[in-house]
Amino acid sequence: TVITNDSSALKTSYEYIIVGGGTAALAVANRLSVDHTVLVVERGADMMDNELINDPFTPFGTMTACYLNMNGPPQVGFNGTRLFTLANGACLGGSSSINAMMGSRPTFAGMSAVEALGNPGWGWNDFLPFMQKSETFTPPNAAQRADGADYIASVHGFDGPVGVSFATPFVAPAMQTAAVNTTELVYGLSLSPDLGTGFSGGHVAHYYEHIHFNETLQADRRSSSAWSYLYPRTQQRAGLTVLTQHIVNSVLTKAATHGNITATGVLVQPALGGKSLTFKATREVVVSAGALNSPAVLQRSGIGNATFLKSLGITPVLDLPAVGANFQDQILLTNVSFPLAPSANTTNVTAGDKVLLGVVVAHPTATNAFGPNGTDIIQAALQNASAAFPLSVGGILNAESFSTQASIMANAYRIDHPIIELFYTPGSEVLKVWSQSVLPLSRGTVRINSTDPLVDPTANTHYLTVDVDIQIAIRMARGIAQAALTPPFSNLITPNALAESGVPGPDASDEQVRDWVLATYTPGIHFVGSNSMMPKELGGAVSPELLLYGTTNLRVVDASVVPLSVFPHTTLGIYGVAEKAADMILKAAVKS
Ligand SMILES: Cc1cc2nc3c(=O)[nH]c(=O)nc-3n(C[C@H](O)[C@H](O)[C@H](O)COP(=O)(O)OP(=O)(O)OC[C@H]3O[C@@H](n4cnc5c(N)ncnc54)[C@H](O)[C@@H]3O)c2cc1C
Repeated sequence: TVITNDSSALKTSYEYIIVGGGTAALAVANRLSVDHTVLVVERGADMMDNELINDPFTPFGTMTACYLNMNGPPQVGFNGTRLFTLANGACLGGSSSINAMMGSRPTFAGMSAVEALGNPGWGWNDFLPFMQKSETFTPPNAAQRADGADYIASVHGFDGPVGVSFATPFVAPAMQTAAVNTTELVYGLSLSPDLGTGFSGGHVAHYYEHIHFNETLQADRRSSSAWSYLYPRTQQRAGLTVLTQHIVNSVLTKAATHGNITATGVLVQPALGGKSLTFKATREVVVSAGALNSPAVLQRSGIGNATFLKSLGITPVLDLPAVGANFQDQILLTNVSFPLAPSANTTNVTAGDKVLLGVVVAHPTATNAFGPNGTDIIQAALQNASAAFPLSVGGILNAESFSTQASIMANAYRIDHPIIELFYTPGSEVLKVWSQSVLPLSRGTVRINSTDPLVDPTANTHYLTVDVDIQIAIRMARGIAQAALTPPFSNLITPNALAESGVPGPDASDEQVRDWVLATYTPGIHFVGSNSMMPKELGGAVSPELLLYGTTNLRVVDASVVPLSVFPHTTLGIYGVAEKAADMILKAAVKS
């Protein structure tokens, strides 16, 4: 494999060109380059030896040159608006090089929902083998098992590139046991031996992470996409060239038959300055710049809402309004720390210097969260949700798309889809209990503001703009409060911890909890949907083969194609998407 930021010695033509060198991109590149020539163009740098990236105990918030914060537009808040920056990774490995490494998978109910939306071949049974193909799972060792970790071998992969394991040491084991026991009481859940089986059914589990054990260093290391699919000696490919620090301005296209277009290459701009250059693709172009940036690349290429493109002076080559619509993100309630009770100040309860997020995770269903009529309550809320706002801002292209998505989500909850996630993180002097929404119905847009590829697009999530999302967020906050008050976990924090944290207590009204939610929520950073895989009539941008509608050879393969936010955390699911995409691309190559 050639990895370089110098374009001068490169060929000008490749069979496949991949836009972006992130999570999905490097997985696709790895598989295609076994038998084909592939060029990956990544705007960020190669940060292979950066220990802030590679050390798994420095996740989430670790500032390196790979950590890119985009300014987001104002979002709904308490008595006004809130401003957020939207984080994403910008070096080889993309967001997998900076994420928190929490390794969750979608569920059977979630993938059934994706399939029901009009995507044959994307149900759980079809999808699981691709998640397994990407993975080398390391079973818990004897000490980790004694502390509660477990697994079910039949759902895992054992010879794929991505390392998935429980961290060593098994951080704060006594806190983990207390968290499991408390969560069982709060939500009526039971401990699942493995959170990746596809069945939620309401479970609490010890979290595994994207971590592998490095034999040479005798230490755990982050399994970023780059350290999984690109750098290891076993993954070297003579056909693969990776050009870093170069930004893809646009995909070059020409007219094809039946009004379609064909991608012929890419127009690239050196990030460090210099003349633009072009590369030719003889088979396909795969856009994999992530949910925040793939729509931007396409829009600069003249692919998107034609009226909007003309308003920026861009000549449309394909009128596809779904590019940049149906954009979604979950929300997080993370502004919560509970001071440690003095008696609990032991290394079995605290993290010491091992910072790791979310070591215990709970996925209650609607029934667990809202009581015996939970699924009916949520179904009614979803059915009554108004499409007016998402329609008016362009987040949804037609009312039928909104009602179809809402009713498919209701059905997923009726099976057993998790409605929220609650997770526990030990600090050195505090314990954190955070919560995350899973399947939001609010919809937003990603739109460029300029034809300059150095100007970030406006990614507007429109968080919490549909009422059902607020109702679920209120329940998230109440779950955090209950956890803080329920033994044995409550015994680990000070008696006044809940009051001091600012989280509304059990006596607070729904109005008060809502106000707190609006004042404190933050982005979930699991952006999906901005080039959704759905039928075109429902506002879809790509087909189940991930081909952009109206094109003969232009695919999108990254988080932007995921049409519903069914991955509680995105990465392991995205590897499954990438593996499935590579399989489809290679099959198409054999036919052609
Ligand atoms: C801070 C943070 C914490 C997270 N925590 C978790 C977690 O704990 N667990 C989990 O499962 N998920 C987590 N996620 C989410 C997960 O990492 C992402 O959803 C996933 O990695 C996205 O993969 P992707 O392939 O769609 O895009 P990315 O991995 O973001 O890749 C896109 C790549 O394209 C490049 N690019 C963009 N535009 C251009 C252009 N014009 N030209 C060339 N290159 C371009 C970018 O630099 C980037 O490298 C987190 C994300 C963040 C940001």
